[in-house]
Formats: sequence, C-alpha cells, structure tokens
Amino acid sequence: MSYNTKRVAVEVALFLAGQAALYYTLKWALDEFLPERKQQEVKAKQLEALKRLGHAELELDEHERTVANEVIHPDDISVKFSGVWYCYLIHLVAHRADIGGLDAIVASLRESIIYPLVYPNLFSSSSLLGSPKGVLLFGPPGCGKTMLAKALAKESGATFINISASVLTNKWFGESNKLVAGLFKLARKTQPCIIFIDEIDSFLRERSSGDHEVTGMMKAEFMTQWDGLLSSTDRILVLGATNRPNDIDAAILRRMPKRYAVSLPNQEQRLNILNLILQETPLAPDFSMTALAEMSQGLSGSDLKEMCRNAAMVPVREFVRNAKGEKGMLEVSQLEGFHLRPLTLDDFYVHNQSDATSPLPPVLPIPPPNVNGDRARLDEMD
Ligand SMILES: Nc1ncnc2c1ncn2[C@@H]1O[C@H](COP(=O)(O)OP(=O)(O)OP(=O)(O)O)[C@@H](O)[C@H]1O
Repeated sequence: MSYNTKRVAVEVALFLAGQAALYYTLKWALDEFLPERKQQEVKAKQLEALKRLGHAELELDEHERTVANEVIHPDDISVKFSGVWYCYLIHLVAHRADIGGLDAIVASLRESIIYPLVYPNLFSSSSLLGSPKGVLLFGPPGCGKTMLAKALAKESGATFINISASVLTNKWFGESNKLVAGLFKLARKTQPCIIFIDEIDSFLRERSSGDHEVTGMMKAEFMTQWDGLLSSTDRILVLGATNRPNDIDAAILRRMPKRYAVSLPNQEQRLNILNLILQETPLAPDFSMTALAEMSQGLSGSDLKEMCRNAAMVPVREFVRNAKGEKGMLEVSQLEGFHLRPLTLDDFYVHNQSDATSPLPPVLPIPPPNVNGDRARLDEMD
C-alpha cells in the first residue's frame, strides 16, 4: 500500500471515529439535559406494543394516545402461571412456573377471568355467566399481587393497560376526565382488555372533603365509565391491587365483586416458593427445604427471594475471601473452571440471625397482616 493510500485510510478512520464520538457525546448530552426525550423513546416503544397487538390501524385521539403509551404487550411480560404442558405432535414443552403457592387463586382467576375474556362464546348462553368487570387482589406487600396481574395478562393475551394515577391526573380543568374517558374508549377498541391499577387505594380512595376538585371529578368519571361496562357485553376488566383494601372507596369496592386475598404464604406455600426460587441453585445433599420453609415463617414471597439471594452470596464471599492473593485482589485466572460450594441451611441462619458483621437481618420481620380483618370488612360490603 502506498504512503498516500495509507494516509487516506487513516484519515477516513479518524473522521469516522470523530463522527461516532460526536454522536455519542451529543446523545449523552441530550439524555442528560432533556430526560423527557428518553421518556418519549420509551413511550414510542410502548405504542409499538399496540401495533404488535394488531391495532396498528386504530384511529386514536390525543387522550387515547396518552393512555396507549401504558399498554404492555403480553410478549414483554416474563411472569407466567404454573407449568403448562403443551403437546405439539411430538414436542412436549414445559413452561416453568414463576409463581409459587398460589395455585388455588390461579385456578379461580383462570376460570372466572381468562376464560370469559378469551372464550366469550362459552359464556353467552346465560346473562349470569360472563367475566366480572372488576377484580381486586388484596393483601400484604410482596406476596405476588403484581405477579398475578402480569401472569393474567400474559396467559389471556389480552391488551394490558397498566395505568397509574399520575397518567390520569392532569391539573388542567376537565383534562383528567377526558383521559379517563380515553382509557375506557381505548379499552373498548382493543378488547379483550385488562385495565390494571396497582395501589388502587391511592387512586380511588375513600372520598373526603379534603379531595382536590380534579381528583373528585376524575373518580366520578371513572365510576360512570365503569358502570357503562357493567351494562355491556364488552370484554373489559378493571383489575386492582392493594395493600389497604379498607382505604378504597366503598362505591369502588362494590364494583369489584371478585376479591382475592393474597396473604402471607403458609408453610406449604413457602415450601413451594422456595422450591421455585432455589430450583437452579446447587444445594448440599442433606439440605432440607422443609426445614427452611419452617424457619422462614412470617416472610412474604419477596422476603423469601431476598433471603435466598443473601444466602447465595455466602459461598461467593467465602470463595473470594479464600482466593484473594497476597495483594488482596482476585486474579482473573482463578475464575477459570471455579465452582462454588453448594448452599447449606447454615447459610440462611448465619445471615438471618447471627451474622456478627451485620447486625440487621437482611430480611426484616414484618408483622402478620390483618387479612381476616380486611376480609370481614370486604364481606360486609357485599
Ligand atoms: N408467590 C410467589 N412466588 C414466587 N415469587 C414471589 C411470590 N410472591 C412474591 N414473589 C417475589 O416477590 C416479588 C414481589 O412480588 P409482587 O410485586 O408481585 O408483590 P405485591 O404483592 O404486588 O407487592 P406490593 O403490594 O408491594 O406491590 C416478585 O417479583 C417475586 O420475585
């Protein structure tokens, strides 16, 4: 290669590298100083979800478009109900469960929500049949309510609108009502549809004289729109989740005739959840899952996960401590073909009860919730 050719090649390479550096610097600066830009990108992706659901041709007004940004495509949800076996001629595909210990609730949700949404013909013979228009999942934090909602959306294949109060609350007079109306219009256009409201208590709480006027009007509009569903054959469901069922407006509760208490797991449920969480973790031969389920009484599903995560760190910490050389650093070569020792029950004990180096247990004990109390109050409303 001649000197001139080499020089041109180097200059072109330098030019391209310069362009790339400029592009990434400008992109970083835009993301840093105009965060809304990044949000817009995310939102454009979510509108994509609607297109992928086969609704690319839909004419949406401004308010429906705002709500459409909250649609989640079932394929983008990773949570699923317990192992379903599909048999395609010779292929058997097992779907691993993500939710443990909630089989009874899952079975009932399938029967009363998924089937009417997905197979409406099955339920058309009588006006008594059909899907409820409102379902409430209630219980203490971290017990799987959000997981259940996501798995419902995944399995039903319905349009899933994950709406939060902030999307519907607009300070301009009348705008919130239009957004609520837009939400229900969009649900109608894209049915079967699940409108999911997490922490529904904060959104549709008991009305009080201290309520902002806009909030009051929005709630009233929500109920009017919801009533429209009750007297129709639309395949639309409002699914709410809450830790505080008693804070929900009584009129809203009445519109949610199906209620599921997602309580703290009992011994058998904990065993189920632990089996799920630890299914891929090497365990010592004498490891007793039953003993672990027993000793973790009072913990929620998310606490159990955190407890297992902390226990799994014990062998990693041990390995690093033993492998560190004189310089106190781990050599990359030491990681070739390394293997961690299997977990023992002790790893859970040490971390949760007597680890002298960390006085706070990684999983804070939470008081048992008054779920029966909640239920009594809910039953009263029926
Ligand atoms: N039954 C369960 N099986 C498996 N994992 C669970 C279960 N319950 C909770 N978890 C774990 O806890 C995490 C939190 O659960 P989730 O968000 O569904 O709880 P939640 O009841 O909606 O809580 P919150 O009321 O705080 O929103 C999940 O991502 C999952 O890792």
